[in-house]
Amino acid sequence: METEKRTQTTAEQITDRDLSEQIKKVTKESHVRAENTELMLSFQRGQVTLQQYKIISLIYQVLEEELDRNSNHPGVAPIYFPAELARLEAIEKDLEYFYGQDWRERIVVPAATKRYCHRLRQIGAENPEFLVAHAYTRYLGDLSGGQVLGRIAQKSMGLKSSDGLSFFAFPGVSSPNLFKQLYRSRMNSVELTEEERNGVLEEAVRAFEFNIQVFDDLQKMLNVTEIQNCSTLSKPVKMPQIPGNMTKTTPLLRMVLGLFVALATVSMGIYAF
Ligand code: HEM
Repeated sequence: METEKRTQTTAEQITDRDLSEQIKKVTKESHVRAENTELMLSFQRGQVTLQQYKIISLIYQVLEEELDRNSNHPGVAPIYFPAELARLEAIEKDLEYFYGQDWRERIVVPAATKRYCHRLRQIGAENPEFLVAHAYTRYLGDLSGGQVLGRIAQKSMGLKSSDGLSFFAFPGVSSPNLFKQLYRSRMNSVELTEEERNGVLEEAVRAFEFNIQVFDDLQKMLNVTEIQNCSTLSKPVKMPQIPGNMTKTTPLLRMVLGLFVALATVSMGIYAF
């Protein structure tokens, strides 16, 4: 692709002053913490529910709506790649494949997810130049290792086609590495005042923090579900009420989601080095 070719030169010119380097540096510690959340570790063991996948879809819905709404903003336009990166349709396609068209009907939104979505709406309205921090956090993470994991998922689940694996596929990106270079060079081309730049860096740390909180919230739900399902408990345990549908999970989806998390984990590992 023409745009990807251009990145080869720009990638070599990256300096310490570049936003892409600064953002990676300030979020390095958060990345390691996110990677080591219980949920991320559980994901790798395949303990992920439909509810969790739906929550991920909510986050992408809000992020992508705000990017679309601000696509002409000078802080957003250079990093606006809906054809290459948008995930919402892909996630919805997977959910529909595994659960049918009525998957939307049963959804509980935990507090941390609401806070994350609220923040995305807020900066979309007040500081669209901060959206780059959130887009970076999700999309560059997704692009790190996703295709490999998609292939592993397909093999492990014996899927004959790519049905159910849309989340892992970026059909508009022929080379994730080159695309990441392009994305970084676009991030570096955004003109920011010193104050705005600091704001973006703070927002990136916040973006990781929101993700960690969402994972922790989900993990708490998962723990409650596990305890409620445990037939060996000798006496009732007082637990927050959760809807029955939250316990619904299928081995297939657990596998997909486990791999989704594994992807994140593997990238984190590489990232840490
Ligand atoms: C199981 C957990 C995870 C693993 C194994 C993992 C693994 C990786 C790997 C291998 C990379 C590539 C590093 C490089 O190219 O230098 C990466 C990059 C990245 N990951 Fe993760 N990751 C995990 C979770 C996450 C999470 C939860 C987020 C965000 C909330 C995230 C955000 C990112 C971002 C933004 C990058 C791009 C860094 C950059 O090049 O600036 N990762 N990750």
